[in-house]
Amino acid sequence: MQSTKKPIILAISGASGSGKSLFTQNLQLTLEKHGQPVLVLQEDHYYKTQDHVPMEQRITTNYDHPDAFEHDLLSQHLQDLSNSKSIDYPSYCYKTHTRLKKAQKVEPSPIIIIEGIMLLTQIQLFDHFDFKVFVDTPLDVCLMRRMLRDTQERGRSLTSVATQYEQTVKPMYHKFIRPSKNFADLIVPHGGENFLAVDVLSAYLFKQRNGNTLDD
Ligand SMILES: Nc1ncnc2c1ncn2[C@@H]1O[C@H](COP(=O)(O)OP(=O)(O)O)[C@@H](O)[C@H]1O
Ligand SMILES: O=c1ccn([C@@H]2O[C@H](COP(=O)(O)O)[C@@H](O)[C@H]2O)c(=O)[nH]1
Repeated sequence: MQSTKKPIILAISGASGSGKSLFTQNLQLTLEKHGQPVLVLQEDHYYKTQDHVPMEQRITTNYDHPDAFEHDLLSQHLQDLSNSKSIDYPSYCYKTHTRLKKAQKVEPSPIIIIEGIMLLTQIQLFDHFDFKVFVDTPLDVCLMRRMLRDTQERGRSLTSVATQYEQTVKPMYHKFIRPSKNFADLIVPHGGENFLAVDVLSAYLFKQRNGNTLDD
């Protein structure tokens, strides 16, 4: 039988390369190991479609500005999931800088984790969030991780990573993302492999959801 309880929604934010995705993955694995289903969503899937924009122009878009995202759609989807409705979850391609044609039908879950760079800059989304986390990793470490990841997985050259970093990623981090740390309920240092933070947060979420502790 489907639960009628509202899902717990956790937002995880921080700089690009701070380890949000890895931290989220580790949290999900820990909870699922204890039989607790978790749905993970990525704010990146809500980047606006750029089908109508020529490729030469897409590479100059500022992807580190809140306006690059369709936050209204994300808000609607969080509302729908809270009301036990499924959503058509968009997909995004970092290589072509636009949404894929096909959305994926996603069902609600008792715990939902959404991760992304701009989540804590969007005050209108806060009503959806039960808990807000900021992954706080030094920017030089974030840049190194991003260099490796974007050249290996996102089809970028070292030059394009460096140029984008100087032109938008770093200035927008200081303008939007860093100040949004003030809205966090919990700040997690070091990033994806902070297993103490993973254990503490998964135990908290499990107890909130089930009323008993992980070891009961
Ligand atoms: N604590 C860590 N130690 C080593 N590598 C890490 C750590 N956290 C993340 N990474 C790696 O750095 C890259 C960026 O991490 P990711 O979780 O994708 O960051 P974000 O989602 O914040 O952009 C990935 O390749 C990931 O595997
Ligand atoms: O088409 C795109 C869309 C996004 N980006 C960059 O991605 C990061 C956000 O993703 P993380 O997984 O948090 O790193 C953002 O900083 C954008 O600059 C892109 O380069 N191209």
